[in-house]
Amino acid sequence: MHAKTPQSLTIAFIGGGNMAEAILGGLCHDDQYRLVFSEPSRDRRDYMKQKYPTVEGYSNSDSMLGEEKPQAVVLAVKPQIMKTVMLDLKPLLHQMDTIPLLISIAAGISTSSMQRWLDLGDTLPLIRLMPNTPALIGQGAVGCYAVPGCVSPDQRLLTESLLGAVCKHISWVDREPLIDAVTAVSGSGPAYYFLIMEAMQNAGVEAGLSVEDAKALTLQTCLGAAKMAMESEDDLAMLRRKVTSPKGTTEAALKVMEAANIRQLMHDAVFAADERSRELAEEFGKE
Ligand SMILES: NC(=O)C1=CN([C@@H]2O[C@H](COP(=O)(O)OP(=O)(O)OC[C@H]3O[C@@H](n4cnc5c(N)ncnc54)[C@H](OP(=O)(O)O)[C@@H]3O)[C@@H](O)[C@H]2O)C=CC1
Ligand SMILES: O=C(O)[C@@H]1CCC=N1
Repeated sequence: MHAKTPQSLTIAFIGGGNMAEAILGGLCHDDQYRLVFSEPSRDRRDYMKQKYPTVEGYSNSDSMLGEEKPQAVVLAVKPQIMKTVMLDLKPLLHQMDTIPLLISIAAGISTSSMQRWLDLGDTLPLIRLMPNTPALIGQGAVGCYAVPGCVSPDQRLLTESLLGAVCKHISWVDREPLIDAVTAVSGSGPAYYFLIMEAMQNAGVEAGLSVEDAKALTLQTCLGAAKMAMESEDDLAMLRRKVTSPKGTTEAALKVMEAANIRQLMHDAVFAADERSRELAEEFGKE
């Protein structure tokens, strides 16, 4: 059982999958939070309870209506089942004296769909977040959107405090469609870099390096470049120019990338993710 402090805040997670684990894992050592989650898979519940002994696993109704009512509920299920989960939660929320802050991390699903499914009026305190998997190691980046006029300053602070445990960067956006752009850049973004690093590692091996060396050189280069870009006063274009000696090796490589129109490729990839996020809203947010 969790060693509750007098000022404990109860945070309920609906869904105990990858992203819920990332956030729970970052928060579980902070005893200002009592953390509960609901999750249909017994194996997953057992895994979570074993790995995070202070976290309590319940059914949806026990998470919401237990003795300690949650101050915030993190909705961490797939977009495909968000409507079903909302309709499950609706009667529970309607029984509560105070509606907790609802925080959805589902890609695509709009706040208006959630408001419609829950039927609790248009003052529902609702935040959409788009984190990313580096949150699992405390290195996440996250975009947040709060429904205007419905989320108190304290609820924003609570959200930032929860995210601060797992994310290094938090951006608030003031228009909901921008969450689709956040999804396309940083939500899906880790996968773009994993693909690039995989290709770079393979090319290094083809050029004669051992797998271990190619991997270590690739990963440290990616990490070093990102850290340098964060710490430097130079912008990205200047940092690139500083690596690129006239008629040198970098110039030869960059010419190949520009000839393959890598800028257009990245543009198209990000816009495909942005569009897919909006399609998810259409596919799973209707009715
Ligand atoms: N993965 C990523 O990089 C990111 C994901 N997201 C968003 O986060 C959300 C969760 O993604 P992710 O963690 O990867 O997905 P997971 O599938 O790992 O987690 C979702 C969990 O919810 C459980 N679940 C299913 N139905 C219910 C229910 N009725 N009540 C409670 N729990 C339920 C699932 O159980 P079971 O498997 O048994 O069905 C599963 O364990 C998605 O909406 C996604 O768009 C956001 C940012 C990044
Ligand atoms: O691929 C997806 O749909 C989710 C949202 C962002 C990252 N993973």
